[in-house]
Amino acid sequence: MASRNPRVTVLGGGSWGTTIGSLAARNTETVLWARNEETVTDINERSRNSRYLQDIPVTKTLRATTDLEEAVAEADVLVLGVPSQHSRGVLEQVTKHVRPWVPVVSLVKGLEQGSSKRMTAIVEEVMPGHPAGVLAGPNIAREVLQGYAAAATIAMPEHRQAEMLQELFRTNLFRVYTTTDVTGVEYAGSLKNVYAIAVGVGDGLEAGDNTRAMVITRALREMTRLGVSLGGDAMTFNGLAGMGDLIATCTSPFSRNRTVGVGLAQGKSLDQIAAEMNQVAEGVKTVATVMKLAAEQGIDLPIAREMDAVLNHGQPVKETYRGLLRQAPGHEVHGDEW
Ligand SMILES: NC(=O)c1ccc[n+]([C@@H]2O[C@H](COP(=O)([O-])OP(=O)(O)OC[C@H]3O[C@@H](n4cnc5c(N)ncnc54)[C@H](O)[C@@H]3O)[C@@H](O)[C@H]2O)c1
Ligand SMILES: O=P(O)(O)OC[C@H](O)CO
Repeated sequence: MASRNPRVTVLGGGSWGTTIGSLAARNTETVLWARNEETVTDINERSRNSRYLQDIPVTKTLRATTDLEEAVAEADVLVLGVPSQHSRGVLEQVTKHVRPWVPVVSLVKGLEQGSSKRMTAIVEEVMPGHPAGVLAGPNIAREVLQGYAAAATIAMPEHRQAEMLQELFRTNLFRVYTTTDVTGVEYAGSLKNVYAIAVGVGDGLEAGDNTRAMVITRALREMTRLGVSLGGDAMTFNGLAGMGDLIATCTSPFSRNRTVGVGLAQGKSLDQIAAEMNQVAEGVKTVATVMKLAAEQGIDLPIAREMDAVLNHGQPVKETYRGLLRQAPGHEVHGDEW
């Protein structure tokens, strides 16, 4: 890393890219690349991103630009904050302008459709030689930006690098822990969105608090079984990126994924929900990929399967919990049942 203060460049001017940019700008020089001119002007002239974060102020020193080359050419750290289905395209645009040793930290909680790849695997493909990691945890953007205490974990293949990057993002109210389990953190962050939709469906059907707790707990078991079989560490799923984020996303009224589930239970179509929200809910596209990965691993994921049936195969939402309740429960820890 450079001897001067490292420059962080965040790619993506949505709610989370802006929030992480605002945190990093408190610690070091930070530039945010957004493709939307109005967002750039809003950040530079008003220290706001009103489109995504209403009137919550961002750090005054955060600078934004629409010029991708200018944003990345001097970067010491690159942060990937665009939705999963657009990440490869953005990385392909930036790779030739970035210095070869620059680490890439993904904020993305989704998997690429088709390839089923995690974002760090895409970084390794498109930007070979760049160290690739991920920052994830229970982080509803607007709460973090408003200054409510929160925590996340940063995973890099080398622990020393995770420790160096930790310092760029942490504040006294945003606690950043470190790990080397990149695989586990990425799968945990992506999988929890699918289960937040399931919990939203339950909440939308007014299934009650016990049902919500049951689904969250059994969801954690499903996430762990798949994530461990794909190479993640079981303990990661009990941590901030797993259980922590599952709780936040499944219970927050601000979660887009939970909102999708509630909307479906209220009889809305996916198109209607997406139009009302105007933001990405990664779980909608992740569910089919998760089913594919589970099939390849020979693992049954009953809750995810019900969500896939609703989202991709026209199953009426009211059948969801009926379908699950028809299954007999097995061993709580070792069983494959939900
Ligand atoms: N919002 C949160 O609370 C939060 C917290 C943690 C992680 N995340 C994750 O961060 C990622 C980004 O989510 P977000 O909440 O910022 O999304 P968002 O919907 O608020 O914003 C997405 C941003 O990406 C931009 N974008 C989309 N396609 C693009 C492209 N092809 N080129 C350039 N820019 C493009 C959009 O213009 C927008 O600025 C997601 O994977 C999400 O799961 C979000
Ligand atoms: O709004 P969601 O559902 O995309 O969730 C946002 C964050 O991932 C919560 O940690």
